[in-house]
Amino acid sequence: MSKLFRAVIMGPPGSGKGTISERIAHSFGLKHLSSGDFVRENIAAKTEAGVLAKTYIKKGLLVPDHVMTRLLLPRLEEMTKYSWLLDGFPRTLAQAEALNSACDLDVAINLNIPLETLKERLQHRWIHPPSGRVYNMCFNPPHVQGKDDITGEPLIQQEDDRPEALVARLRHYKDVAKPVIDFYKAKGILYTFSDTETDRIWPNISTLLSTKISTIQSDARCASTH
Ligand SMILES: Nc1nc2c(ncn2[C@@H]2O[C@H](COP(=O)(O)OP(=O)(O)OP(=O)(O)O)[C@@H](O)[C@H]2O)c(=O)[nH]1
Ligand SMILES: Nc1ccn([C@@H]2O[C@H](COP(=O)(O)OP(=O)(O)O)[C@@H](O)[C@H]2O)c(=O)n1
Repeated sequence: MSKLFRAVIMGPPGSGKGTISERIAHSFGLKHLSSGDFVRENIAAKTEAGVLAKTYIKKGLLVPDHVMTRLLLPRLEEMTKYSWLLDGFPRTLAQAEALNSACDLDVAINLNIPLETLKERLQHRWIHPPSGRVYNMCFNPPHVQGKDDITGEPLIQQEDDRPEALVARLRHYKDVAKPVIDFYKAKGILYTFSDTETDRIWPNISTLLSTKISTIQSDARCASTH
């Protein structure tokens, strides 16, 4: 059985993690696991973790590590047979260490996008909560304004995308992201991409993953022939 490929994608709110994760999942057949969607599912289901998480999100804060880890790790247990890309987790060093104890990663993708670009993007972001589909009035608008392309259901703007919540989130993100970036740099699996446009970043990420995934598959083939 060929070795599975596991990656995480990191970046500040609005950096394009979800957008690029969808392209990676589609191009490379990886399962896209969105920690933000897991959080929203728990909030909608009013689980104990969801109710707790909601109090932090309303203030534009990160959910405590033990809540996020308790929410995420059982979901990863269900994915042991799949190659996957994890989006939005880890966001802190404690989360990175918890993930590291649960599984090995092949690549950590880090998106480095300027603050003004993030603000601009999130002001125009609309989402369809039931599916998690993401739109942007400037980048990928829905066919009908305010309506999801697939279901026709209404689109919303997320509370924590409001400029006043965003400033708090961006400041907090910078403080907690650096140790995570250093953690993966020390493991030799960090790859950082800096630009203002996803369409310019995407070809570089695609080339990296093509190289990494084919290397893993050829190693697995070699191993299976010895
Ligand atoms: N103008 C523009 N918008 C983009 C680009 N890439 C993504 N977007 C939009 O910017 C917004 C943020 O992109 P997401 O993929 O949701 O970013 P994210 O990192 O997942 O955001 P969080 O879930 O908040 O962490 C969305 O509305 C995207 O449609 C781009 O290159 N240019
Ligand atoms: N590791 C994580 C992931 C999400 N979250 C929370 O869940 C919310 C939604 O996650 P998301 O990935 O869709 O949103 P962004 O913070 O990326 O914009 C975040 O704003 C955080 O409040 C968290 O606290 N810790």
